[in-house]
Amino acid sequence: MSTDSPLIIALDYPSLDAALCMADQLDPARCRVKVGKELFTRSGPDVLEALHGRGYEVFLDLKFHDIPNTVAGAVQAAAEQGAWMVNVHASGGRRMMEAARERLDRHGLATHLIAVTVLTSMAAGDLAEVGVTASPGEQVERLALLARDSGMAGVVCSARESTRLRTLCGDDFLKVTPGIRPSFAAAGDQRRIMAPRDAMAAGSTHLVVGRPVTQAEDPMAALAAIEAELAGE
Ligand SMILES: O=c1ccn([C@@H]2O[C@H](COP(=O)(O)O)[C@@H](O)[C@H]2O)c(=O)[nH]1
Repeated sequence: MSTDSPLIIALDYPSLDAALCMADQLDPARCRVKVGKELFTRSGPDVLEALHGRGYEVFLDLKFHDIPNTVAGAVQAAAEQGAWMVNVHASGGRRMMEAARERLDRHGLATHLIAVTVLTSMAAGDLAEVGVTASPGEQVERLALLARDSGMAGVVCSARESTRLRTLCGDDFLKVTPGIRPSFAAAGDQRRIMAPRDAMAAGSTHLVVGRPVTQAEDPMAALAAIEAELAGE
């Protein structure tokens, strides 16, 4: 089932049962879901089959980062398992991204292929420690342009960078933004955060939301509050 909602709920759980328990409360007409490293490492491809069986479109967020041949093979595997969206790290470079793009095209696989720019958990100091002297905004711009030129359909970035990327790369270039924090949620380990409605106004095309919903005392009430905020209620 396809949905018009920009919401992608991150199913960051340590077991398939826990993830499916949440998926059974959510609704594929109201959101997409994201499977990340923890859940996929625990459950493997079974989780994709189970979520597809429930009607969900799935963002497989494994952030591939390796040599071009390896990443191309991993992206092909994700797409052949029916992932709606899959990602690589833009810092893997142009040849890596082009190899992934070429592999999907050669096999006629329509999965959205996007690239991570700068993790939303990183601030300027974190970048400096890994040798990046550019600000997060500057580094996101550099990697987004490289991603676009390497055939990516969009990027993962912070909503704080969405407006600038909309200007640079256009409306159709996907801006998938984690680090979404409604007023009732704690930032936790995230550093470049924004509220849901502000993120959409800034030009984000998709909002990734994990703990504000999944760790809420009442997850469905938290989801409803986010939807109400997006609707301007
Ligand atoms: O830059 C990035 C890239 C990916 N993520 C992922 O998004 C969710 C966010 O979860 P919250 O609980 O809402 O913080 C999580 O699965 C991350 O792995 C990200 O946060 N930032």
